[in-house]
Amino acid sequence: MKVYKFGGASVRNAEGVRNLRNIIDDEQNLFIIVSAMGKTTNALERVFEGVQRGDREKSAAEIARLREYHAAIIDDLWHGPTRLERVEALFAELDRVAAETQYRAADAELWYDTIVAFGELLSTTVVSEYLASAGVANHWVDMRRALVTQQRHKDASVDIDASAFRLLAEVEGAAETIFVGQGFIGGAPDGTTTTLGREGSDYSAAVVANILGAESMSVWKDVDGVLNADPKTFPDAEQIKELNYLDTIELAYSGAQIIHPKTIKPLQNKNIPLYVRPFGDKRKPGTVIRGTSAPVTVPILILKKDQVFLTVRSRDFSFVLEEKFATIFSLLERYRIKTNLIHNSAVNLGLCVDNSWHIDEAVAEFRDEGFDVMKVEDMELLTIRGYTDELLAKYGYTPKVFVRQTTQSTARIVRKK
Ligand SMILES: Nc1ncnc2c1ncn2[C@@H]1O[C@H](COP(=O)(O)OP(=O)(O)O)[C@@H](O)[C@H]1O
Ligand SMILES: N[C@@H](CC(=O)OP(=O)(O)O)C(=O)O
Repeated sequence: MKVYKFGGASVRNAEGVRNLRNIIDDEQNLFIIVSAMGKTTNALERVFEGVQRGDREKSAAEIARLREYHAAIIDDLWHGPTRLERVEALFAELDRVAAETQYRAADAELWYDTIVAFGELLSTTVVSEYLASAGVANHWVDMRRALVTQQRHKDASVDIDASAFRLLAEVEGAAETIFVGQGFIGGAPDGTTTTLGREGSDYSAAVVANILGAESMSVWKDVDGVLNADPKTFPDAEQIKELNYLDTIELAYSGAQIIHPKTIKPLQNKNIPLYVRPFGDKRKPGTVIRGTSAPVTVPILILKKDQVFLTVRSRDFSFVLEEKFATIFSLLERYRIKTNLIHNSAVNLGLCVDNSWHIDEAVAEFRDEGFDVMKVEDMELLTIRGYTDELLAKYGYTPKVFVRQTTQSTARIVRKK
């Protein structure tokens, strides 16, 4: 079995779905993981925001746009006005969830998951039906039932042992040898829908590859492979032909958007190679990621956006690090705030963290606990692995730089956007 993952960009229009079919060609024994089409997840987040704020009109308008967007793709794929019953049913259910929810702030994450999961349910339904109509017999897998996750919403991890039986039963019980399942979503032990964190479809594919003992996993992207920087931010970026698991985890953890950080472990555990390949040209080799690789010889630049810089100071001037470290980090953990860089002095602890809905609540609690907190928004974290003096001079010393940390091999720069 091979696992193929198609991200939102690759199936953002009918041409992308036809291209997916061409990539599959006449392959058999394939598990295809598909993300929501184009920017659907962002739109569903806005549907959720409407529910959250009690603005039903906003939610309805967003759903209407999504309906049109999917309808246009379907009409294009089937060469004329076409209604797919299963797609209609999903939209009817989404309407119902968005309109009838007795929304409670305490359940924000649950409602978020319930709503945003529709993106992948829709995309896989369209892809599966299109493949069937194009002569590719396939089995649609409901990943809410196939993958058991933690009882945690919005950023759940998959329980691989608990999922294995279910996924294997689904695959072994099917007559078809091509499977189409949703990335990004799963089901909690209590039966509710969960999501695995934004851009989590790569991780879904890796879990499937692990459970099925796949010979390889390929993610089809809108770039030639892994480059030494995001070409959207650094136009001179060049392709890296091979990487090892360890370097890739470092890259992903530092914020390289090309691969979700949780993707590597399930692959590494079974030594499954990961290919990052361009969906625009199947013949190109892309980048291969596996246990060992030739060393990377170019510096790698990774920009993590949407960061907040918190400076936490103890009011009684006790050494923050030694006495208060545990309090600070358990509080951050409780609010599920992810820390990306720590900078400490005798009385201050500087924290570069991912922006989140809960920062202000955490800051309020820090203050209750006897800390002064300064919060600066619109920050970015630039990581340069294998930095040169020239790169450090270029990025490390501008007036917008708040913190600069260097080790022998890596520079990390917190700067204002
Ligand atoms: N180091 C990198 N190499 C290649 N692409 C990168 C890198 N860092 C960020 N990117 C960005 O990742 C994008 C592809 O990832 P993503 O959008 O998550 O794919 P998809 O959602 O289709 O799976 C590229 O368009 C590129 O802008
Ligand atoms: N659709 C989800 C999950 C995902 O992985 O998407 P993509 O493969 O397009 O990054 C998201 O946008 O976050």
